[in-house]
Amino acid sequence: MDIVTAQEMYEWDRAALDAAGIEGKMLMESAGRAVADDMVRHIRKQDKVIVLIGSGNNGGDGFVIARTLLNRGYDIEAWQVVPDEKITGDARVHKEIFMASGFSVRPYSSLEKLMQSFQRADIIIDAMLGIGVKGRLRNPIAEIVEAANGLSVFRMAVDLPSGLPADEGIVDFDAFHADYTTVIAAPKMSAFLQHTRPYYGDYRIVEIGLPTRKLPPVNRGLWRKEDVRRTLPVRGKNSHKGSHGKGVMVGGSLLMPGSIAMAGRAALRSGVGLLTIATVERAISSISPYLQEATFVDMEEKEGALTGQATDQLSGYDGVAIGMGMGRTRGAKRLLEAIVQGVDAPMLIDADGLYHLKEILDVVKERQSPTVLTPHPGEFAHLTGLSIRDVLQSPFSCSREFAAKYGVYLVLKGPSTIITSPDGKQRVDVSGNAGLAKGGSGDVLSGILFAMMLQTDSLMDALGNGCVIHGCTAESLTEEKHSKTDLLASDVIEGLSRTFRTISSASR
Ligand SMILES: NC(=O)C1=CN([C@@H]2O[C@H](COP(=O)(O)OP(=O)(O)OC[C@H]3O[C@@H](n4cnc5c(N)ncnc54)[C@H](OP(=O)(O)O)[C@@H]3O)[C@@H](O)[C@H]2O)[C@@H](O)CC1
Ligand SMILES: [K+]
Repeated sequence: MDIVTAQEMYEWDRAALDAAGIEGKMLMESAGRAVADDMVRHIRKQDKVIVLIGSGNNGGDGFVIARTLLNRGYDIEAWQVVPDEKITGDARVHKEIFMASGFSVRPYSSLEKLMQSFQRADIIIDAMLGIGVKGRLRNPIAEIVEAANGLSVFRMAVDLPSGLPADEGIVDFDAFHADYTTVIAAPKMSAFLQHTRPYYGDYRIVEIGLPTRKLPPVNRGLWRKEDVRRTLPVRGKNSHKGSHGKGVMVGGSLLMPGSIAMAGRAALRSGVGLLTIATVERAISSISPYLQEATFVDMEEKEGALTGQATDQLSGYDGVAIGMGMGRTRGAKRLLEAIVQGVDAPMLIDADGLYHLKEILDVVKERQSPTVLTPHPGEFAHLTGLSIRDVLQSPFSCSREFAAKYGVYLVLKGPSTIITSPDGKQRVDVSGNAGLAKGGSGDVLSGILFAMMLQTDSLMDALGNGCVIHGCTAESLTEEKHSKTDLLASDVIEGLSRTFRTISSASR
């Protein structure tokens, strides 16, 4: 499922006409009907519904939706919130069909008049503005949105809430605050940003008859359970432990043994063939009870933390994961640098590893094997020198620029996790819930991702699958036996069994 910018959506619109001969008014009919079909799931026959119609094509959709619902016997009042001369093109065609069908539209004259209708309404459908919004809302839409947001009605939006930008990077806006949005054809970028996501409420995407094979490709998409089912590697009948990857995890320290223990256990539960933990000798006895299946390498230590420059003990592995619980000492940084430079294998860097990485990004850039970085926004801000605010406002472009500049795969974690390849492909995972907003979740995710990297040919598939498996495990645990409050990262590790058993027959 592609995720689009406003511009990409307009290009699709054009391709529908140029490549397949689908005219705008046909597309509008089909979009409006698809939205109406979706919205009726939330509308009862006794509900009083107001449809607010604006000047552009979003308003045109509004005329189709209002007509469709009126034809089906719903109690609809259609309000045109702009002067009649503003209704042009395809929207004009659909206004005429609406009128010729025997329906009438109420012209907006003052907020007081509209408020009288609002007071009697159960549901407001916002078809005032879609992806064509420019700048802050102007009146009368601004005052209508403010009034609607203050009412205790069910607010539904067509395509996206009026006033909300479709793209990232825009913070200066007011918008309709929807409880539910029916998104047309493809989710817009703003459905995945912390500052704009809440305006959508719940949302669903409807198909409107665009010619999918003729649309210009978009390098950005949602990665979901069905994608995991499609791409999770089959465990061959004749496979042996060497077929599922031989990985080494470097990290842990005397006072922080838990992170690497959790990451290691998550990797084992995610099917890695052979796992070695490289850590300080004095931490091994506390880590090993959780990782009976792993082997251990004791590394040079200084005051309980990893140090030195030894990389020879780490050769011969199919992959390296480094950083969890390794601490922020100078010694740990030296070791990280030596490994990033000297170990030629796919490498995942997380947690304290990311902290140290800022000063050696040029070394990362020179690596021949793939490098995966898994920061949360705070760690990413530290790495890039941007503010967390900048990162959250424009995570797609910040990720893409960074991944291209340093040749890395980036997993920018959050409620919408954005995975970016060095060549700019992006996948978004929205699975999981607030139960994961706790210490240890990142370690568990790293363990799963690492195991997936070692078992999957395509690194992008591995990273997408790892994120979805992690998030879906938290979802099923909070549905069945935990609350979001008590869920622990270690519960997620044990919950992986069920996820692997149910997500795909390939992994059983
Ligand atoms: N494949 C597709 O693309 C399909 C798209 N479809 C639908 O079309 C929608 C996009 O339609 P669109 O391009 O006409 O833009 P839209 O959001 O209706 O707004 C334009 C109007 O808004 C006005 N306006 C702008 N800023 C404003 C502000 N700050 N405050 C107040 N007013 C403001 C501006 O007025 P003006 O500046 O000209 O006075 C202009 O008239 C899309 O979201 C989807 O619903 C489907 O029908 C079928 C397939
Ligand atoms: K809208």
